[in-house]
Amino acid sequence: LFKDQARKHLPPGPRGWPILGNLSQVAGESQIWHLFDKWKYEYGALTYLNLFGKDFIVINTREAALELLERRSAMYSDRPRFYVLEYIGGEMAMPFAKYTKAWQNMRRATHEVLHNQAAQSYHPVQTEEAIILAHKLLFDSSLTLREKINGSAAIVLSVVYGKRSLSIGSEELPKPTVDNSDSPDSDLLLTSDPLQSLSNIGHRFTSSGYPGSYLVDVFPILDYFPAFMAKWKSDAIRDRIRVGSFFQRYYDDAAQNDKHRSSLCAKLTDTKLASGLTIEEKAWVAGITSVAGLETTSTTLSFFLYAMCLNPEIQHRAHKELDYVIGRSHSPMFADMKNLPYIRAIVKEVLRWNPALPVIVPRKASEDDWYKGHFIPKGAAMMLNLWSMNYDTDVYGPDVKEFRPERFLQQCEKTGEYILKPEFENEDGHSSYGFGRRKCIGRYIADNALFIDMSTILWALNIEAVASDKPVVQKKVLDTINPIPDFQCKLTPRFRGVDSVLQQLRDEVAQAREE
Ligand code: HEM
Repeated sequence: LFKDQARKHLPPGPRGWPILGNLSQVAGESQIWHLFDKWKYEYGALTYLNLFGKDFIVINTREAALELLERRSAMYSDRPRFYVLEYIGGEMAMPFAKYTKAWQNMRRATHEVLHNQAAQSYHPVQTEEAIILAHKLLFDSSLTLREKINGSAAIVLSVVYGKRSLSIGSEELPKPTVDNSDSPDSDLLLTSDPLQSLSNIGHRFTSSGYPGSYLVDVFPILDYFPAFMAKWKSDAIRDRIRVGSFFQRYYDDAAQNDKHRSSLCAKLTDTKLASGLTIEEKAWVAGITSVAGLETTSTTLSFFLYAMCLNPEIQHRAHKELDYVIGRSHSPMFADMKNLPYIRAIVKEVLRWNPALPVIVPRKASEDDWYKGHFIPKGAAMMLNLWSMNYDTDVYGPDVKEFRPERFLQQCEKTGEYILKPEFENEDGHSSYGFGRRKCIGRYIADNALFIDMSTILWALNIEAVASDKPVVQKKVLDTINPIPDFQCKLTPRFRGVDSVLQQLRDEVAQAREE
C-alpha cells in the first residue's frame, strides 16, 4: 500500500501507451539525448519513463546528479541488468560491470596508474605524441583525418601496454590473428588494425547498453531461448570469447615484455596491487581501459577540429596567445599550461559543447529513495543525461549552443589579459566525465592529452573548413557515443618555417624511441 502511495509521486514524464509505456517513444531513437533534452524543458530535473513496466529515470541536471550520484553514491553505483551487455562480458568490463567486489578491485588497480599524480608521469610521452600528430596532420596524405586522430589517441595504449606500443603507427602493435571462420560479420569486430578493433569493441559495448536496443532487455523471457535459436545470444557469446582472447594476447605480451615496468599491465603483475584479480580479469582491466580511453579521446579531438573550422576568430585568439607565450621556435610543453588559459578554456569548451558520451549506460537505484518530493523506486534504471547538463541555460547562459571558450575566462583588471576564472582552476566546468564512484577514471590522462594535442595543433597549423556542396551530415546511430559529423578541413602550416621545426621535432622523437 505504501509503495502504491509513493508511486503517485514518481517524477513527471511523457504519457505512454497502456502496457508498452514509453517504449515506442525511445526504441530506435538515434541520438536520444536530443529527445531527453526536449523533455527536460517540459519535466525538469528528472524525467520518468515506463519501458514496458520497467522504471527508467533520466537525470537531467548537474544539481540532481551531484545529490544522487555523489552525496548518495552508495545507493547509485550499481548497474541494472542488460542481457546482451552481460553476455559479451559486461561483468569483466569495468565501465559496465555491476557494483561488486570484483569491480572495486579493478577500479583500485587502475587508479594506481591513472590518478592525478601518476598521470603527470605521461607528460613526456604525451608531448611526443602531440608532435607526431601535428606532423602527420601536415605531411601524411596516406591516412584519413580519422585514422591520424585515432593514432594519436592511442597514447592510452602506451599507458596500458607500455612504451613498446607507442603509436607512431598502429603497425607497432602486435597484430592479432584474425579469425574469420565462425561468422560472416565477425570481422566487423576484430580487424587486422588493432586500433580499429578496440574502437569496434567499444561500440559493441556502448550500443548494447543503449535504451531499447535489444528486445530481451524489455522482455527478459526471451533469455530462455537457447543460443542456437537466438542470434543475439549466440553472437554475444561468440564476441565475448573473441574479445577475451584479444585482450589476453595483449596483456600477456605486455606483462612479460614491458621493459620499463611502468604500464598498467606491468603493474598488474604485482600481486599486492592487483590483489583479488584473476589473470583473466587483469587482461580485461587492461583491454577495457584502452577501449574506454581511445574512442572518447579521438571523438573529442575530432570535435575540436570541427569547432575550429566553424569558429576562425576563436582560432585566431588561440594563435595570438600561443605566439605571445610560446613564440615560434619550439612547440608547447606542459610547463606552459598555466600560461595558456585560452587553450585550457578551449579544452573545457570542446568537452562541454560535444561530450564524447552525451548519455551513459544507466546506473541502478539500489533502494527506494526520494528527490525533491519525487519518488525513485528501488531497481529503477537511472540514465545520466550529460548533454542537458552541459546545455543548461541556467548554468551557462542563453548561448549554450555556441562554441565560446570565454565562458570559462575573466579579464584581469590590471592587464586586460584573459585568465581562467578561479573556480575552473580545479573544476572541469562541464559534466562530460560523469559523477560519483564511477566517474571517469582516465580523466587526468584525457585532459592532459587534449591540452597538449590541441595546443600543438594550434601552434603549428591553420585549420580551415573546406567548402563543400554537401551539407554536414550528422550520422544516425543507436549508441551512447556522440557520432562525429561528416566534415572536411584543410590543414596548412601556420607560419613560415613551422614545417621544418615540426620535421626536426618529429625526427628527434623517432630517434629517441629507437634508442
Ligand atoms: C575525452 C575523454 C574522455 C571522456 C569524455 C570520458 C568519459 C567517461 C564517462 C562519462 C564515464 C562514465 C562515468 C559514469 O558511469 O558515471 C567514463 C568511465 C570510464 N573511463 Fe573515461 N572518458 C574519457 C577518457 C578516458 C581515458 C583516456 C581513459 C583511460 C585511460 C578512460 C577510462 C575510463 C574507465 C576505465 C571508465 C570506467 C570507470 C568505472 O566504471 O569505474 N576514460 N569515462
